[in-house]
Amino acid sequence: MSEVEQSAYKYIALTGNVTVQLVVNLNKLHKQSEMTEIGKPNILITGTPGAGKSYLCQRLAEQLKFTWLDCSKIAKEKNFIEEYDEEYDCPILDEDKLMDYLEPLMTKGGNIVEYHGCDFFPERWFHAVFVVTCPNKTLYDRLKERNYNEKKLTSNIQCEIFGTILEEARESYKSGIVYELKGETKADGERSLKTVRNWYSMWKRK
Ligand SMILES: Nc1ncnc2c1ncn2[C@@H]1O[C@H](COP(=O)(O)OP(=O)(O)O)[C@@H](O)[C@H]1O
Repeated sequence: MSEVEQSAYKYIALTGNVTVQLVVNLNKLHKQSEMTEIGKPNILITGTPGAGKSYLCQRLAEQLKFTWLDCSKIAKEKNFIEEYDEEYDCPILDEDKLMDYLEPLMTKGGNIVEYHGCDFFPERWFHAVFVVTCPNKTLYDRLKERNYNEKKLTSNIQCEIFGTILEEARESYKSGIVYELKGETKADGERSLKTVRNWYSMWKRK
């Protein structure tokens, strides 16, 4: 607490002055929003591939006027790739390069970050973490449509069965900021959008 705040609190204790209390509270709020330069939070949308992250991110970015940062897409475009995993037919992310690229953007706030993992991001970046989940049957059909090879398909389905990403999110972030969203049907999608919009409204009122 700063010296000014200390003396303000002493003054409140002595006089019970409500106006000063209000000014102190507003000051605190201002400090919270200084975490990001433009006063918007950063949101992480994670989950198994195919669960419905992009579906949600695209709509959220439009509705909330946030910037959608799809990490897999960025990594491909900027070549933040360490090597290629032939067995699983997928590129291996260079996490450090991605972090360096994202850091200044995260400082500005107002980002929706999408990635199928979440344990390597700095915890301080995110004000909320939403994990999109999807029943195995639907997920299987979606991944089959993407022509995933058998090994990649099986490992992703297992990841969903064991709730790996949800567990990873709960282990990496404070439990109060981690939420699960369903990504199977359009109705799920609408509910999930509403949940995030409501979260954002609450955050703004804090
Ligand atoms: N809530 C939903 N309702 C209906 N279809 C969905 C929903 N979420 C995703 N899909 C569909 O499932 C497929 C995979 O979704 P996508 O958002 O690309 O997954 P991810 O980004 O998690 O890999 C897409 O064809 C998408 O249109």
